Amino acid sequence: MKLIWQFTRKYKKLLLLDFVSVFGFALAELGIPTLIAQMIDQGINRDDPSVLYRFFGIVVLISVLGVCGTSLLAYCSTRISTNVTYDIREAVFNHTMRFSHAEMEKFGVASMITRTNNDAYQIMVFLQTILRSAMLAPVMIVVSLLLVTMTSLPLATIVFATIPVIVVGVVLFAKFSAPLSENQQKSLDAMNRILRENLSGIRVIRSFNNEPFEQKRFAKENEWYTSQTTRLFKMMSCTDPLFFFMMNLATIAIYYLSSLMLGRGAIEIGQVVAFIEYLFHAMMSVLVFCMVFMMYPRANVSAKRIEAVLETKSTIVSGAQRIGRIEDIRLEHVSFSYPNGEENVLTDISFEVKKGEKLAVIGSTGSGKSTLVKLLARFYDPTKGRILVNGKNIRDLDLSSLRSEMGFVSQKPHMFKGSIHDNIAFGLEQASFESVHEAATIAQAADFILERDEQYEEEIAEEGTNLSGGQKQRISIARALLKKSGLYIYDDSFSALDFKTDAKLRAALEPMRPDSIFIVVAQRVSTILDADKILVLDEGRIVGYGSHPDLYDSCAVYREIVLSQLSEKEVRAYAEKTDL
Ligand SMILES: Nc1ncnc2c1ncn2[C@@H]1O[C@H](COP(=O)(O)OP(=O)(O)OP(=O)(O)O)[C@@H](O)[C@H]1O
Repeated sequence: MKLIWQFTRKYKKLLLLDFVSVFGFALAELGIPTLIAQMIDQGINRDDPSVLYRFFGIVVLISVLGVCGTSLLAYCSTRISTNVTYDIREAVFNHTMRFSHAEMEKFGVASMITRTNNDAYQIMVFLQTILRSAMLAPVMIVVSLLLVTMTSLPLATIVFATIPVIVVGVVLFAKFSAPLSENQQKSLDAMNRILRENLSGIRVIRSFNNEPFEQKRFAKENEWYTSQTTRLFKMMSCTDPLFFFMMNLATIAIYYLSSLMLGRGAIEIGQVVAFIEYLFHAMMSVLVFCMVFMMYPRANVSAKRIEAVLETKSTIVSGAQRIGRIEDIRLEHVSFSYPNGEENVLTDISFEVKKGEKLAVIGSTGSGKSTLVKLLARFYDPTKGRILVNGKNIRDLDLSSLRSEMGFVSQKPHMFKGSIHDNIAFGLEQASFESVHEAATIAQAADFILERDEQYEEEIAEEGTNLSGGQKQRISIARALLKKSGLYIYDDSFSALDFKTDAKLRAALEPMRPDSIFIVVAQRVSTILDADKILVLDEGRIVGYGSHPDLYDSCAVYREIVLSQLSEKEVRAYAEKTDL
């Protein structure tokens, strides 16, 4: 609950107002029965209408105060709870944006969504109940019990005997319901995950006729969630009858005892009426208090889940040094293993690439090519060795300045909902139409964009479903080119292009070559033959590093890759054509 207080204390003035309005409400709710008791005993019983007139004005005044108190209470509690939930959501979102890939993978996307939406909502409901009712409850309980005791001590003992039974019932409920609430939230995470996987992978599921399996998988989780919720609701539904049973028992006992006392003249009828009112308020306040107690485990689970996110520090911490245009990258004995894996994915990698050079990275699938370029964008840090950019350790560099100096095209192009123009100018909202068109032209995307009805203003559907794989790749390449940075990293970004477009794209990039560093991860040999240096990876180790002719003669792995895609004749023809 530390989290709720941490976010709520910011609204001190509203909290104070909420507290003050509680007293206004309590005054009306408990003051009126006290005055009515007097009106009955001194006015009606003694046949004195002047008492009724006198008290009538006060009752009206207190009622008006009560209405003001209730309205103010509703206003303050709603403002505070909705603002706190807004703040929590914003804090979680902003904090998550700073997570490295390792933390993202630790929580998982589905769980992050549930935490930001559902858990924050649970906290809002809980806070609203606390501020609206639970702050009122202690005041009402204390004042009611005081009035009950002052009215009649023998009758008050009945009330004092009933309350502990209710409190014990609620404490037991809280104890048994906490694990159910936790299961509920976990199950919601799992359902979200399945839903997400199914919605984004619907084509694969359909093409493999796997709907029945997925339906079963979802139904199983749904059943588990429902069973936990049903158990929780069953427990909750037992508490109401228990409460009203205890309240009715107490009322009967009070009526019985008060009739004896009335007979003896030990109490007046007005006092009995007021006593029953006090009893009702005391019990209702105990019930509200208990309700908060019952909601506590669920809200506590949600608060802990949000705390876990907010307390997780990103393993990638930005350095302070800003960097200019990237002109040199050097890796020194870099090794890396993923946080969730024990084995090295990269081992002892060293190389250097400078402005004006094109470095190609090739190797079998799973050899660590993508991992290597992710280290350059500092999505992860090496577990051993260091990476130097312009001679400075990458860990000392300001992250946003580092990333703004590179154009990174990931293996899986990601499209955002919005126009083609917005997708290319992503992060550069002020980019002119001319610069966007120029980037699209180099990326060989302009032709297909101009053929569309609304050209650059054409809307891209969620996940880019209205674009082909090659079109998405070209838009991502244009997005990187628009940054006009010193370093371009293409992680297998030409794979969906046909040979002709691939060649045209490489030719269009050529004029930029003297001024930039190109790092190209590729599976297709023809894409990388013109690279200044080729890095051959095998099981995370460098097994070859040099130009195409050198490697073709000296590196067996490279030669094998080349000959798996080109005939010896084609290789010779290429060598003659390029004079290599
Ligand atoms: N996030 C991750 N967590 C744990 N292991 C990972 C993660 N990403 C990749 N790996 C593992 O690291 C190894 C290298 O993966 P990587 O994606 O770098 O290979 P790659 O050479 O780019 O493969 P491909 O050519 O198929 O894209 C693989 O064994 C892979 O299973």
